[in-house]
Amino acid sequence: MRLIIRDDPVAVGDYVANYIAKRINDFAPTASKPFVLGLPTGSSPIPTYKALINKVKEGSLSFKHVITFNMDEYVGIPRDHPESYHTFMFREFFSHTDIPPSQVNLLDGNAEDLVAECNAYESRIKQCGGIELFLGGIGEDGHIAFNEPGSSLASRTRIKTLAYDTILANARFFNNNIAAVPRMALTVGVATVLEAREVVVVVTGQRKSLALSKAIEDGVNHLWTLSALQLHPWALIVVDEDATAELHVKTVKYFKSIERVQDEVEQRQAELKARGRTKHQGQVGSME
Ligand SMILES: N[C@@H]1[C@@H](O)[C@H](O)[C@@H](COP(=O)(O)O)O[C@@H]1O
Repeated sequence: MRLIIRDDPVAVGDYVANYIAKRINDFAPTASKPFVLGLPTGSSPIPTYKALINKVKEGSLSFKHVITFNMDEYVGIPRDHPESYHTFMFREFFSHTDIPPSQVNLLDGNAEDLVAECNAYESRIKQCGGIELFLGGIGEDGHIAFNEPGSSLASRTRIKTLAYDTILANARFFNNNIAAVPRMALTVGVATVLEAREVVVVVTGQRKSLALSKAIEDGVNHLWTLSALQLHPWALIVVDEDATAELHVKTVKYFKSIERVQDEVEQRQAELKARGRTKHQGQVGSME
């Protein structure tokens, strides 16, 4: 796992957007070889989405051959509700890019048969060849997607009852009316996320700092589902300084020091690749 620390949420968004843009451009997607991208909602990815939109507008990035799968969706609010994740994604991201709407996949929280909807979502991901890069955010209780504390680390896409903490945290999007926040959601599972070839998670703000320390400094634990990322061979967490508040000083120093070395190694790998000597793409020198 790599941990990248930037000053603030905007710098985190820029880093993650550059990272994703490079991955998509290096992949050189086509209609027959699309790039499959997993995406989150929430306030944390908004600076990333803004930076990605800018790249599309300036012509250095295209989503024409990208297929997306969102992590989760509320159950029981209309698709066009201002706080549905469907509305959020089109308002904050898709409508400002060149992605064909037919390549956008979101769970349908109003499906008649919710179990069938979840199973079909997993099948669609497989049909598309699996997710190349899953971008995620976390809740204050360390949940990834809507995999609340106690979720099975082997879970797949399913219906989930939201934790009270999550309902409280999300009430801000529903005029602070707790009763208006949906009680259930459809979400990809922890195993669905872990199956992506690469996972990148954005964590910003001091209120996420306990979850971050539990996820990276303690063991793998279903009470902090982000910690399952420790089992992933290619995981990257990008955080701001505020989110590091609960980390040990030596943890912060360690990750900052390996980022410097990593940069040097990556530059050398790029030079070798340019000379046709290697096809290596992994995180050399990281904690993978
Ligand atoms: N289901 C979503 C998560 O996928 C998201 O990571 C979390 C954090 O939201 P924010 O970034 O607004 O703190 O919100 C919800 O719970």
